[in-house]
Amino acid sequence: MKDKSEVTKRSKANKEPVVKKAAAKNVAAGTDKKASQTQLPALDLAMLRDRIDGIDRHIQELIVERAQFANQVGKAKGKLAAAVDYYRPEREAQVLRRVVDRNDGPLNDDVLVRLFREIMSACLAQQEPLKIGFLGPEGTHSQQAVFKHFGHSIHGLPLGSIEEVFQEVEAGNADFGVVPVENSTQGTIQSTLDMFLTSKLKICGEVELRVHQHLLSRSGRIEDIERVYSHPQSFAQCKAWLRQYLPKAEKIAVASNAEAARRARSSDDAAAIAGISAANVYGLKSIAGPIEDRPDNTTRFLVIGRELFSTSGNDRTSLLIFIKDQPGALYHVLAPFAKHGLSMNRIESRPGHTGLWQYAFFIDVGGHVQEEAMRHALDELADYAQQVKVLGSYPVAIA
Ligand SMILES: O=C(O)C(=O)C[C@]1(C(=O)O)C=C[C@@H](O)C=C1
Repeated sequence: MKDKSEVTKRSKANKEPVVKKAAAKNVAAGTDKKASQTQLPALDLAMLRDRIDGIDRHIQELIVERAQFANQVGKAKGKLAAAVDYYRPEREAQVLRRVVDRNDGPLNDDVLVRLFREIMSACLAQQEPLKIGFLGPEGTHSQQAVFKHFGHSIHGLPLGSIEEVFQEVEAGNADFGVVPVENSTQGTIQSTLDMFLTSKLKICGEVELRVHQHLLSRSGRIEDIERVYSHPQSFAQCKAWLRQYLPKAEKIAVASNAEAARRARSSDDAAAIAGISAANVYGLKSIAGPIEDRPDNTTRFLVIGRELFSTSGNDRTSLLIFIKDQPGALYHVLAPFAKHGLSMNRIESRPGHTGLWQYAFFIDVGGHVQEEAMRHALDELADYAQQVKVLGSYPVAIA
């Protein structure tokens, strides 16, 4: 978004003539100063609402027209088997980047991106809603990440574990899955990374979600709380807060924050740490929140699917590389990225499950496998790697 002070100045300048015109009308109609002061807000309100009604009509016409064009784009793609065949994440990313580039305020980038995401979600659902698997039950941060990335015109499939999300996408019961991969406070979610060691699925997108945790309970009174349920990651994100405010309460780890909320609703002395949406779903009150120790607490999720998509112009590639056991192998594997000007923003080693003390490296690099620089880098490192698996090339997360 551009300079905010400029935006404020401009939107003020836009409003002034409207007020002045209304005041001038009152004077022309012979109303005295006092009367015009009392009448002005009412007149103004009616006139402004009239403008808003006109704009709404216009927006609606344009959305309908857009939906008709999206339908035609769908037809131009030919007679395809399912909704997933019409989905183009690279095109969606380009549309959303343009929204951000055009934005001069007063609405924030993330607000405008959300609105346009919903429009595209609805346009795509004209074919048939996408089926998206996520770590359930309803009300998890994973579900929020699903909505952030795909909009609300989808069919969500809450599943019991990250493994199940992979399985359902592999089996074709879900078109895509959304799984957490790292948290800015707690680091990598290793169980997700390890799934890629054996899975054939591809990474088709990433979602960054600011995660706010709340302490939720049935009564809403902190003095009642003797037990707290949550996912181990959420406990870790709120460690200092819990030490300060609930040092004596028993901490019970469960499979998801929504499961924690489900358990907390059965007695007054239990609480859950979860997102505020779980409070609405499970009928709980927020005792305190946000309670995460770091205010920038963010979780990164991956979108997993069965195929790779084309370049969007600003992409990231995730690779899984098994290196040979020889001196300098890791150096030789990484050097081609630097040589071709590709920035590496993440490297993580995990036991490769190929032999004792054999490691696999998960590497994220800026760029797309369809781009020349990346192709050259991959060719050059192949001599020093036992195996290179392209997990996916996908648009960098937007707002
Ligand atoms: O451009 C396309 O390929 C479309 O199908 C249109 C559209 C859109 O609404 O803009 C809808 C769904 C796709 O995922 C991408 C974009």
